[in-house]
Amino acid sequence: MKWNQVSVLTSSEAIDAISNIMMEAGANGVAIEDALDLENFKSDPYGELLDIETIDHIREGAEVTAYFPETIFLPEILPTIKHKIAELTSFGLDIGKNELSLSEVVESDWATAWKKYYHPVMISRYLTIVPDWQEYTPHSEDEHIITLDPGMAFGTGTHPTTRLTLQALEVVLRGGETVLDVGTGSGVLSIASKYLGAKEVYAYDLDEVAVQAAQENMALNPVAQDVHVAANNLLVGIDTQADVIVANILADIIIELVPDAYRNLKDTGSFIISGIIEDKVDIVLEAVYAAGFEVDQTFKQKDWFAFILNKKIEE
Ligand SMILES: C[S@@+](CC[C@H](N)C(=O)[O-])C[C@H]1O[C@@H](n2cnc3c(N)ncnc32)[C@H](O)[C@@H]1O
Repeated sequence: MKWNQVSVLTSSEAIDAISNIMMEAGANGVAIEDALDLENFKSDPYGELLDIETIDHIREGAEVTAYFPETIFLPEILPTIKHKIAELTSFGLDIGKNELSLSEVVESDWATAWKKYYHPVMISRYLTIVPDWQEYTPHSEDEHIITLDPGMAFGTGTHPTTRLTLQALEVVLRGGETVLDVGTGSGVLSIASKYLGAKEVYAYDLDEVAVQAAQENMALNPVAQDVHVAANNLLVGIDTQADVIVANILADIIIELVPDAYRNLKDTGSFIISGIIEDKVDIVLEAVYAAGFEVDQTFKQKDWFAFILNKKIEE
């Protein structure tokens, strides 16, 4: 699997803010090199192990490197990232050189580096996502704990698109439904669906790494043991009558999915779509109206939109 690496040369004081911006934009993790730490390291007896050449460019300040799965379309999110970093100066933060560079990397040892930035996320009164390696005590009996180790798959729960989708699932699920989770990533939406009362859940992803991560996460959550996880391209070749179809994928891929979602959805069912950046709302809505859907509810967080759609049934 390939990853897109986005690095920003900045100042030490902007590290946390820039890391947050990257995680909110969908990074699976960030790695940080801070000249202040390196100074300490160089005076460390083991400092000789460090290849000083490689850190020459961060002799001053710091470098935040974020890793995005190749399924995230960077041209769509980079303008927002740049804008948000530039905005930090208005909060009085020194953003240093603010030089941004891109490259492609292959899966490597960064895989676990991001874990220290991943903490429990309270999605709502009913759903909290807790990293597998953290202790957490629920605040009430209503609070369901989704235990996750997303590994290299998308779906830590921290991304606005995942949050919006979870909120939409809370609205439509009443208990006893059949759910199709298209582009399951870490499996977070399937696990939440089971907690919210779904009877049968089918989770699909094109990416084998995600399929494996989702299977492992089902095993971490007893409620989701019977979720059927499989590799599949969207709903191609699937023939199920579902009460709920949920897809948190890029806008252009959602448009491809729409006809098969219509075919697999009961007349009374709900189709939840998320992952839609503001600029793409119009083309997605055009495609869903053309297929025979209407919008029931709209959800928005920052620049991201999600919709609950119903079939438009003529009286
Ligand atoms: C934005 S992530 C969403 C993950 C998770 N469902 C969530 O809400 O956090 C989108 C997922 O869709 C998967 N995906 C992309 N194209 C796909 C396709 N054609 N068929 C199935 N899955 C696909 C990606 O591998 C990725 O895991």
